[in-house]
Amino acid sequence: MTPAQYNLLYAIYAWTNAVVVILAGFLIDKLGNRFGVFVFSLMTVLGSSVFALGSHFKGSPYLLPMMLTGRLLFGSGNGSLTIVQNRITAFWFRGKELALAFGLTLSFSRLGSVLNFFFTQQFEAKFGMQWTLWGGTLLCVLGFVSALTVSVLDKVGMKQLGLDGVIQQESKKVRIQDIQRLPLRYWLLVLTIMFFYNGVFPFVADASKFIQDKYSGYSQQAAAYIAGAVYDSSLVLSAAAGILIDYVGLRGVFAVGCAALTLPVFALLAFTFVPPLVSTIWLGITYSFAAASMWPSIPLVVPQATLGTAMGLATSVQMVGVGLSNLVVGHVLGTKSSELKIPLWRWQQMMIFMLANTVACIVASVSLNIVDKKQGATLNGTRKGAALERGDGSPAEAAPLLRGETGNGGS
Ligand SMILES: NCCCC[C@H](NC(=O)[C@@H](N)CCCCN)C(=O)O
Repeated sequence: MTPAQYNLLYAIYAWTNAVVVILAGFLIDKLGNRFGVFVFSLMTVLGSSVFALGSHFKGSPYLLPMMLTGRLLFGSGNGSLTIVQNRITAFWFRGKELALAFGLTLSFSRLGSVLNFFFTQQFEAKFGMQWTLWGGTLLCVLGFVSALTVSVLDKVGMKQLGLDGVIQQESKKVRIQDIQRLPLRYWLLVLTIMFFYNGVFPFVADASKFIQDKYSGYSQQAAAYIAGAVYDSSLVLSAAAGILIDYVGLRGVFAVGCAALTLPVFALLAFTFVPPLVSTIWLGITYSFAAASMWPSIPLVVPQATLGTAMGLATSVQMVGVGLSNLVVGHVLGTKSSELKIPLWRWQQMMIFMLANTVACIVASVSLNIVDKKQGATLNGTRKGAALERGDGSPAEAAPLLRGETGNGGS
């Protein structure tokens, strides 16, 4: 397989993710969590199976089409499954440990990446590529079984609360035009998220090469470890960040703070020779707090009935933003071959682009705080205030199931 074909396997995953999540979010709102959990986790199993099967056609013209089909199915299933996961989490933890629950899902997803980083290569060396890919399929089957278990628990819980019928009634009313009714605070959150991730993901993708090109004495492996510190920090910190945010609230303030504290990270990388580990750990800290404050804010400003659509749309905008940011970075770095050393002035321009995105994130998040203040400070409310507002704190009371029931008018 050529490098271009290999990269296509990644690109098709990202593109399908960006497109499919909007439709998936809407379908989940319309047809329910159980439909989403079953269909999308089954798609990950099918996708990974087709991908693994494709590896048996090495040297034949079927290899690439099969692997691309596998990635397409897997990408559609996996991205959409995250939306159901968020929707279920938001329902059961709204007004309680919402940021902790989101933080924990993030930590587990990072744990998966870290385990993959440490073990997959060794597994492949011992058992070969085909068994490794079928091993991946087995993990997807385990995911499918877990998803079905969650689905049953969700159903039983809903029945116990007597909410099954109410949710079905609300689902019937959901229309794609509801996107127009998503409040201003939602769109400002989406912009805040997009600009923040525009700096993080493209930086992490290129960080290892940047470290080798700019700083002396780092082997390829050492540089990869240092770049990985962003996600390692997030693995350790995301849950703790969630606990703190659930306790103090102030989600909007955290969003501004994380963006502002990310400025020095890119400034250090652009204009100084301070060891890069300082910057990657620092970025890991701001990233953990940003993710644990920004994503769980979405359920607080949109009704539960349209949460799938809202989450899908936010994820799509974020992915498109990151994709465009990747293109700009590629253009700025002007890479012809990954072997060549990229001149430092080009790396500096890339960091300035990251700084520009971070400044845009600050502007979006400050606007978010201003609008939030005018509309009842839902995002910046403290836990004590929220508890007083919602009474006993049951999911039934905490979830604004009806449209437009999102604080002060919801816009
Ligand atoms: N959906 C709410 C939590 C999102 C966490 C966030 N995930 C993403 O940004 C995904 N769209 C893409 C993940 C790709 C990971 N390399 C995150 O911080 O990971």
